[in-house]
Amino acid sequence: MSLEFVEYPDREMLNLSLADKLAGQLSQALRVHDSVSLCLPGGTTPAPVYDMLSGSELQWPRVTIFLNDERWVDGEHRRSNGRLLRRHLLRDKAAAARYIDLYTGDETPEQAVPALTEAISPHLPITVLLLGMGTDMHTASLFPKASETVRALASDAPPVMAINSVKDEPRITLTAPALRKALNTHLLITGADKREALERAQGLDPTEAPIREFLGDITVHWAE
Ligand SMILES: O=C1O[C@H](COP(=O)(O)O)[C@@H](O)[C@H](O)[C@H]1O
Repeated sequence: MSLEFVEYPDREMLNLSLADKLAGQLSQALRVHDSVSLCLPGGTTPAPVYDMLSGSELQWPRVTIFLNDERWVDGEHRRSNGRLLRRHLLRDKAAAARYIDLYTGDETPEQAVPALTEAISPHLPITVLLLGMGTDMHTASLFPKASETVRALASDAPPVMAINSVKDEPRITLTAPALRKALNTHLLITGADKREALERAQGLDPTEAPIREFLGDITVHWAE
């Protein structure tokens, strides 16, 4: 188990190499499996990676894509992580992928948990996982010191949980056991502030710095 830190000369190089790496690992897995899964972050950072990945030559109908987490807002809302995926990844060649939308339209994320658990469980362990991270060291919707984070980090946590203790809106998230068992794990971060946050996280407990939970076997991709 080791953390590999890859520093790129600029964001363009990072985005190109990371898209290439993700496509390569999916392609390799497709040689030995009928279907594979790709679990991705929302937020603001990954859009250019998704733009590049969407044009990759892959057997996309055999790839099932779902998010790490979703904010409980309509799919056209500017804060919707699904909107980001639809605009930047689920088009061009990748439009042929299977997509499990974490936003079901139910009134609350709790109501969606049973159906999403059933939809996602057959695609575990995740073949290729990309995580993001906020400067507060949250990843997916696992936030520092949030009441639900302790439960979501537990080894017996269900794969999908509703999160209500963060500001802005309720969320739904994959939990630590589902994310931790991924076969290939990457973290995408940019900027000096996130690099410093990652360094800080390495000395903290996962309840204070949830990204810490995933820093065992992971490749971190960083550019200024
Ligand atoms: O809220 C979220 O934030 C993180 C990090 O996003 P970024 O805007 O700093 O790139 C993201 O990974 C997560 O999926 C999202 O829901």
